[in-house]
Amino acid sequence: MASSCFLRSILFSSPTTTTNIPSRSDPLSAFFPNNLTCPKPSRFSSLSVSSIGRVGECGRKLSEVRSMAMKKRVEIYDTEENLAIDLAKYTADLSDKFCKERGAFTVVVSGGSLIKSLRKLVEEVESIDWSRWHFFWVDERVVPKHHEDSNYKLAYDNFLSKVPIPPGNVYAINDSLSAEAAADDYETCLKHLVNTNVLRVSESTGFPKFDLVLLGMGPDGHVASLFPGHGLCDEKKKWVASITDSPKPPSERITFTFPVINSSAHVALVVCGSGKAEPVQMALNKTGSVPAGSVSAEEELVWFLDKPASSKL
Ligand SMILES: O=C(O)[C@H](O)[C@@H](O)[C@H](O)[C@H](O)COP(=O)(O)O
Repeated sequence: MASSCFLRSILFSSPTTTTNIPSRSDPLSAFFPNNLTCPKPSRFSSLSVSSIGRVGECGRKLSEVRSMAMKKRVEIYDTEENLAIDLAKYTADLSDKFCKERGAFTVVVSGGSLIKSLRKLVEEVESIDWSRWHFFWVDERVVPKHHEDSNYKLAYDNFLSKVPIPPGNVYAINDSLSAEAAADDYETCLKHLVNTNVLRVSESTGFPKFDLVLLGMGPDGHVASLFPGHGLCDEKKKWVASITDSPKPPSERITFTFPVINSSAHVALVVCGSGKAEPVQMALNKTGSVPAGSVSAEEELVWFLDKPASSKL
């Protein structure tokens, strides 16, 4: 797929093992993989993983400052269409890299408009090894899977139903549980996947290390279900937490915590629209404190912005 033009790119510093996932008796069992074959995760240093310049090859770099640890880039696109094209290329490139290196690709998505921006990935149906994908949600509303508010339904209708990811590699929440029990259950699920080498663990934090987390951001600067001023933003121990007072409806949700999000290898924050220009500015220029400003990654954080969302930078 040809790479699209984007307006500007800003760089900041900043042996095969056959594994069996334990079978489960609850309704989640349909979403648990059976008889997975996953190569042992490989190690690589942050410096050896560079995708700088891969996205939007015809773009112009305004500045480049690299840190020894995480790389941080901001990509700004003239249109959401061009953003979606490069987001697909970015994801497809990482899928290729991780499938070759470790025989699996662990991908996490949020709800919201991000899912629509994944539409171009569906066009990569021939070139991606979907059988090695493992698909997770960074947050989920505690509603039945067929409910209009369900992030599972949103992703299923617009993405999962169009690509051949094995159903056993799609990790939806157990929608028959309370928020608290569903969060514990999802955390247990992640621990099984760590024990069976599907999921890596960060050597520096001990939290799970997803290959790619794709996040949207709300107009108040929230990411996942981590809202401004909410105590959950400071959670340091749990992998998955519940929230029953979400300011964005529905109020009951589960969410990955910051230590999990920030232990990921790659994080992409995908933000469009002028209504988000202010929190984008607060997060990137550090002119204020919003949860999105606390997002990092072990290897690379990329902000994908359209022009209106970047208008206050
Ligand atoms: O389930 C959710 O509510 C989300 O996962 C949430 O974090 C979302 O990604 C942002 O609110 C952005 O949503 P929009 O892009 O639709 O504004």
